[in-house]
Amino acid sequence: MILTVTLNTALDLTYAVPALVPHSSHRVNEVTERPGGKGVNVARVLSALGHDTVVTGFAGGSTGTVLRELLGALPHGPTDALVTVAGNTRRTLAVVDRSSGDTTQLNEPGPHIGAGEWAAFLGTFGDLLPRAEAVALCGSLPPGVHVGAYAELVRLARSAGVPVLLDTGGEPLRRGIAARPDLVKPNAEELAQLTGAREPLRATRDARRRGAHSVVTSLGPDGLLAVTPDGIWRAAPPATVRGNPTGAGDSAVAGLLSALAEGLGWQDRLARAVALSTATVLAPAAGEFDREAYEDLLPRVAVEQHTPAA
Ligand SMILES: O=P(O)(O)OC[C@@]1(O)O[C@H](CO)[C@@H](O)[C@@H]1O
Repeated sequence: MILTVTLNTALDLTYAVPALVPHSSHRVNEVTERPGGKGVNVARVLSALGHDTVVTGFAGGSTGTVLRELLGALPHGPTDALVTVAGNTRRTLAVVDRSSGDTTQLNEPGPHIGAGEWAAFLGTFGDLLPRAEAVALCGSLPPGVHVGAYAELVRLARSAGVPVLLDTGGEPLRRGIAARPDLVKPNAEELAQLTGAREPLRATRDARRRGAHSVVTSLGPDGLLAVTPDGIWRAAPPATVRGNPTGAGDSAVAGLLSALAEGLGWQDRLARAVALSTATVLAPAAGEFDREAYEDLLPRVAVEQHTPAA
């Protein structure tokens, strides 16, 4: 099975409004409520692709209960191995402006995690690891979880011999990358913050030198840039699509993991990641993708290898 970790799970609300105007009142045309947080989205996409998937992390309070009910109601959804905590799982709000096509994201900080709750999580993580063929560590850290948490989890996965992917930002990324994960998937902003470089290739190479085996940078509508021991690759969708980009990065992670689990090489991993993230922009909410668009896009993703070795 594939294990995804979401330490800061979220009940994701998406509001669609005709136009978002600051300082004014809005009528919301459409509301969706989904079980979210980055690793939960990754797991939802993986299970929709037919992979046996388990989610762990934290959930608590009334929002945590709703999140778990929604997760449990998904047909063929991921298995819930979340650790129950005293605090309330956070909500996040994505406001989609139908006139411009832009999305505005508001994320609550999440519940405070106590030392006993972190210890309980480590127990669950340790029990699940031996069964995992890959593990993804995704998203922000809730208050109370130490900033080196991902570095600690990367080391545990590595000593269990399980390939580990890290998708986070800021100091947790800086420390996590130094623990030598197999794969890191920053976006351009997270990468610039980490390396101080804006030019994507330079920044991605710099990130890799900090400890990751491979780095795949998401460049939004321009696709993905991968710096790997087997070479440098660029993968781009055939055309830019308009929609809600929330969760597109999570679907890229799901694509990379799904192809990795099937023993496919970089060409197929990147094609799958780009097709899935583009098909997610066309779906109403994070953790979902337009299957017809995915199947249509997959053979049309342009993947180019730039040099034989990084
Ligand atoms: O605060 P984080 O953990 O960085 O991001 C959380 C989040 O905005 O990311 C997902 C989209 O990628 C949403 O489902 C989710 O609520």
